[in-house]
Amino acid sequence: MTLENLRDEIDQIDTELADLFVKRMNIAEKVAKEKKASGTALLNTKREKEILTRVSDQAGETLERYMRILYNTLFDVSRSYQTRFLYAEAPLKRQIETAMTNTPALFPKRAVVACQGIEGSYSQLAAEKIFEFPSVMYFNNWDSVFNAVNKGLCQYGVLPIENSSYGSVGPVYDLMKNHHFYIAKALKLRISHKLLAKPGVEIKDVKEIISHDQALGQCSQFIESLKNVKITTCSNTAMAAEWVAKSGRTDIAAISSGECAGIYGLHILSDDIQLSDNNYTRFICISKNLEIYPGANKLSLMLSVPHRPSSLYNMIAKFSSLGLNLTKLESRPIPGSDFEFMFYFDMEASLCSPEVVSLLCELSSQPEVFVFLGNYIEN
Ligand SMILES: O=C(O)C(=O)C[C@]1(C(=O)O)C=C[C@@H](O)C=C1
Repeated sequence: MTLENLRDEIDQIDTELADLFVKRMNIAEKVAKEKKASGTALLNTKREKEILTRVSDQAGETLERYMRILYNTLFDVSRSYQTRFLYAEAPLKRQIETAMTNTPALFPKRAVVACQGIEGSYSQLAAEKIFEFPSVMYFNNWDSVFNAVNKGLCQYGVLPIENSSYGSVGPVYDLMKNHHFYIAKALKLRISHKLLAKPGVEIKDVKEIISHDQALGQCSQFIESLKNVKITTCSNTAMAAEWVAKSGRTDIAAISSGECAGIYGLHILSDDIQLSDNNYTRFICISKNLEIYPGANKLSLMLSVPHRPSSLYNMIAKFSSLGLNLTKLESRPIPGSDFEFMFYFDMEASLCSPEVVSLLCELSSQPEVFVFLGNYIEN
């Protein structure tokens, strides 16, 4: 048989398969309508297992594995189509439409903004780039920033979520699942760390360095180059600078921003001490209500997937089918679970596309955790 003959055969089979697929989907539609009328759940794992066992037996030992992959995808496609007939309109659709209508055309210039730390913190610097005239309220920890926004004490909150050389800010991701919030804007800020000490102190005098975990990680090579230096962590780089200023000690230095040198009367012992010149931190600006400004082109989701083969792959395939570019996928363990994970997706997408809205509505109707975090502009 020539390649051409073989391809002819494949074409014939595909024609039959496509017809059968359309037939199967039409029946799935009728099943969905029945289920809607009788109030039955969409997912029926018992039935799916029965089908999987039958068709994989039919496929035989060599092809069993491939048949399972095909059928798991088929169930996913089937359930995804069925959701159209089960739910008249997902509440998320209305929420998105309302937010798009009610959000003003321009992002506010002034606002009361919650930041972790004290004056000179990187979150404050980010808030000053996001808003022209922010009134910053400082909080001891990130949890309080989420709470301040949720309780309406502050209109917005600014939080770091990832650094280009040291990776995600894990604790912020973990807090996301405990709070109700939306992302209204995001910012990529270049971070240049300095080693700050009291005037008169020289680098050879420094026996202890204090800073935040993330900043210490971003400056690990510089720290290693100083021999016999004790490392102390604290909850914020600006707090570290203040601590050094108030300590009265001449053998301690803080890793912090250049702004903190001016604010706390310290001098710069060493500049640009981070691992790379291209050191950027991404900050999110959170709000209590969903705000979608014109031009929003980044979308964030938090979701869990069923603990079975291919489920993450199937989720990614849904985004890929719409041609959406994933810019970040973060996974964090769900405490108390048997190695189950919460997934955080960032992608380039706009809610002006009806296909994107429809996919989000479909995902929001499924039994797993699904949280739409926002559609926003990242500067
Ligand atoms: O049989 C059903 O209950 C269906 O809804 C059909 C179907 C399928 O595509 O085969 C789809 C979803 C269910 O989880 C199980 C099976």
